[in-house]
Amino acid sequence: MSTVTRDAVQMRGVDKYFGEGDARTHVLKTTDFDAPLGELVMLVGPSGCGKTTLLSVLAGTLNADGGQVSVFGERIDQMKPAALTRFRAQNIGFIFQQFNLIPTLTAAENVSVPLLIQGKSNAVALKRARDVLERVGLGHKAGERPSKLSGGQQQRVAIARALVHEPRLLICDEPTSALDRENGTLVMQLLRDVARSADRTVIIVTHDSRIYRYADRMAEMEDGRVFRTLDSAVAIAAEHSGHG
Ligand SMILES: Nc1ncnc2c1ncn2[C@@H]1O[C@H](COP(=O)(O)OP(=O)(O)OP(=O)(O)O)[C@@H](O)[C@H]1O
Repeated sequence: MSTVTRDAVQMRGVDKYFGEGDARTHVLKTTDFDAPLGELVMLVGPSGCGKTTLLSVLAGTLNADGGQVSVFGERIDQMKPAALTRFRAQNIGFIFQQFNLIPTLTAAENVSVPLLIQGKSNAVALKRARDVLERVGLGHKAGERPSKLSGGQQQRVAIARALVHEPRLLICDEPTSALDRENGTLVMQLLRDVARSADRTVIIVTHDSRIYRYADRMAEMEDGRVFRTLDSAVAIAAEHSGHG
């Protein structure tokens, strides 16, 4: 059996600018970034260094101004908008700090949205949504609206929504920073289980050092560039605490 890890995401020499004229800023500075299949990769670095911008470029929601962006072997930087939208809907799930649930819909209805977008019938979408809510421990809350749920429960609904169409790449921007320790742990255990599937990858931007230990790999970013990648959270923790 091959032991070669295949990359789910490969960015090469990516540049991104914002603004025009004197206000033009170089936010991603010819950076590389890789995320292998079957791993949970954390992207860390100081505020404003470009982490969210990098996530947006690899999710195809922002265009790069130069360089190459491959997701599952497809050059998304070369895709036409309609093809990119289809690719994203099929392959990528998103989780944000603010759960972005629709307040007037029940948990199950929220979770079913990606399937409805894919053209599935209401009945099929709701059945699958309930199954995934069961998996995240919220089967008993399927009929509740978000306002009746705690922050941790809302984030688990958001995770169920991000997983319901079985995307191979899960992109998370600060998924635990609005949660207490217990709910943060539940959410990270779920995300780690997703990343353990051989054909999936989870990428998390975070400032939350409580969750570093869940990473298989840490990419460190500063001033628009990923400057190194360590292949275990333990290594980075040891380095930062000054112990070997
Ligand atoms: N749409 C935009 N227009 C102009 N500048 C932007 C835009 N989005 C981000 N920036 C700037 O690009 C830089 C990088 O922002 P980005 O949000 O990617 O950083 P970050 O590392 O995610 O920060 P944080 O950790 O605070 O979320 C910042 O200086 C920000 O002000």
